[in-house]
Amino acid sequence: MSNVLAWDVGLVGAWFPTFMLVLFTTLLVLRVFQGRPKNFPPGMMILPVVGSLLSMPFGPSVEMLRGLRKKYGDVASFAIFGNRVVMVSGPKLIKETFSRKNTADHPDFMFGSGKNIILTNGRTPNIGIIATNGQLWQEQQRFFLRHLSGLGFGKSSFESLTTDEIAEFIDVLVKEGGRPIEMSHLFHRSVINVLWTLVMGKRYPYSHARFNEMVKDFFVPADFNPLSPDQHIPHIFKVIEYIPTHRNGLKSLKKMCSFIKEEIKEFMTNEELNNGDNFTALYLKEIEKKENPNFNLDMMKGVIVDMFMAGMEPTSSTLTTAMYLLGKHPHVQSRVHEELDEVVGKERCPSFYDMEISLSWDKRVAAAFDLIVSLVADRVPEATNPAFSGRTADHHTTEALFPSFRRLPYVKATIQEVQRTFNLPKFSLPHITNEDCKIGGYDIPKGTWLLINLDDSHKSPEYWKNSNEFDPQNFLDENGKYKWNNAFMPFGTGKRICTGEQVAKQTLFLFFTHVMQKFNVTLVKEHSPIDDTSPLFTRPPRYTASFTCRSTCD
Ligand code: HEM
Repeated sequence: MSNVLAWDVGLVGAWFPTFMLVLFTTLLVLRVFQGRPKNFPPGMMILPVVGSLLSMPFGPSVEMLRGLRKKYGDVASFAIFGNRVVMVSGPKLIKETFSRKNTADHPDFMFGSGKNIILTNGRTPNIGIIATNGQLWQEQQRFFLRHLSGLGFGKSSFESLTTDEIAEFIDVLVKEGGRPIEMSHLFHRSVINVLWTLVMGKRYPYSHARFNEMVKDFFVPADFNPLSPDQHIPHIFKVIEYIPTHRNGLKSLKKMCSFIKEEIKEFMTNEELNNGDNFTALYLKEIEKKENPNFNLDMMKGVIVDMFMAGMEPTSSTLTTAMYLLGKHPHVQSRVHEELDEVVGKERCPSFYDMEISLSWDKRVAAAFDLIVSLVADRVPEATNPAFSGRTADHHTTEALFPSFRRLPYVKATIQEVQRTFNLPKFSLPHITNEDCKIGGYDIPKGTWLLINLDDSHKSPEYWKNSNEFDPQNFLDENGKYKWNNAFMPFGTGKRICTGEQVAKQTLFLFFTHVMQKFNVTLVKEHSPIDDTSPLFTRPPRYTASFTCRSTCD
């Protein structure tokens, strides 16, 4: 017995100092011994080691973040272990802050760098667009924008591939004959097919087994919480798949990654697709040129996965929410029907033509001048093709250059009001400062996480006529004309604004107008309303609805 005890003591004696040393080094790496720096924004108590976790052991909830904004104003802070987080609120300060280079980086988080580790079997976390920064990010983002535009995006070919997909979708609704439809995944297949055609040059039939299997539990942003304390432990992503609480969320991520990997493998053996007019073929050609080693197969996989992850669910869930809100607000639905009947009529389908009006040349020149000035002043992303991307700091400029939806002001107001009400990315993706800087007069050290408070911009009565209701009047003036609101930023803002903004806007427009032109939507059963309890992203409502043909169905 005494021998066993002596052995135990010996073991503890050997391991304890090692354990303490490892713990101490980890905490040092975590920068946990720092409290609140001088002239740091006000906010929750920040203690060494734990940061603000004594008051929020599981990380901040939405209510806490809303409370912080109320109590401390436009710039408020807290910390998760040694990671200090600053939440920036107020449209003016948000736009000013996130148009700068020093706030344009993304930190490591699960569906950024974490999923890249899975995707490359541990080779690298820094691939794609979401999880890269600096030059690496810029090259990929530029390639993405340049080639999507080259593939006909914004031109009629994107329109025709989307309308073909919508036609198939509408067939499905017609065949249902007004029977209640479970809405959770209804738009997924069609939205994936639109993206897939751009990226891989092919679509899937609705009966494709592997495709349907992947769609069933597609990645949902709200399943991941980058503010959860465990995600702030360095190198956690290397072992995250072994942590039981993350297994479920990771399941969909892994499924999507392995589906895309398989597809790329198949693509590379298919000569017709390889020579086709699609994003993957263009990317492979860029790799073959061997001009830039940053264009390689890992990077290509990363960009493709990011496109799907960032693009599919937000677009599909916005459409799901649109149908729900119109079912709940029949007077809005009637007004949408009226405007479509009046402007588009029953004989033809809505098209990009209905998104645009011609603008006088003097206005275009003035808007182009604004754009150049803002580019020179480095207030906006180095847009390689601003004409395509419309990535300006000031949406008025974009609106003037590329006026959209003005033939259908009520429809435009309704789609934007859906996005405002749904409020999908409540705090955008987290950013991180890449040098010491100032925000709202406070000193922000390099390495501080930043949250963009879109939640406040979209919901505060300070910025909206009728902030608590679903009301398209929020985007209309007293004469019923469409009115841009500077607080509206569903795609984020500044340098890191959503790369797929234009794809998303046009996809939403076409799906929404085609379905509305042809159907009355009625809510049959509401299982759960819009759920905004997850800290960064909102979940769409769960419901069944019926689609009955209007006279324009045939
Ligand atoms: C309604 C639909 C969509 C919404 C609401 C949305 C919103 C957003 C937001 C808020 C961000 C983060 C911006 C930031 O970091 O500050 C983002 C990033 C991104 N989105 Fe979207 N998005 C949508 C559709 C799409 C589509 C269709 C695509 C692809 C075709 C796409 C691709 C991306 C990519 C690649 C990023 C990362 C950008 C970067 O890190 O620089 N998104 N999106």
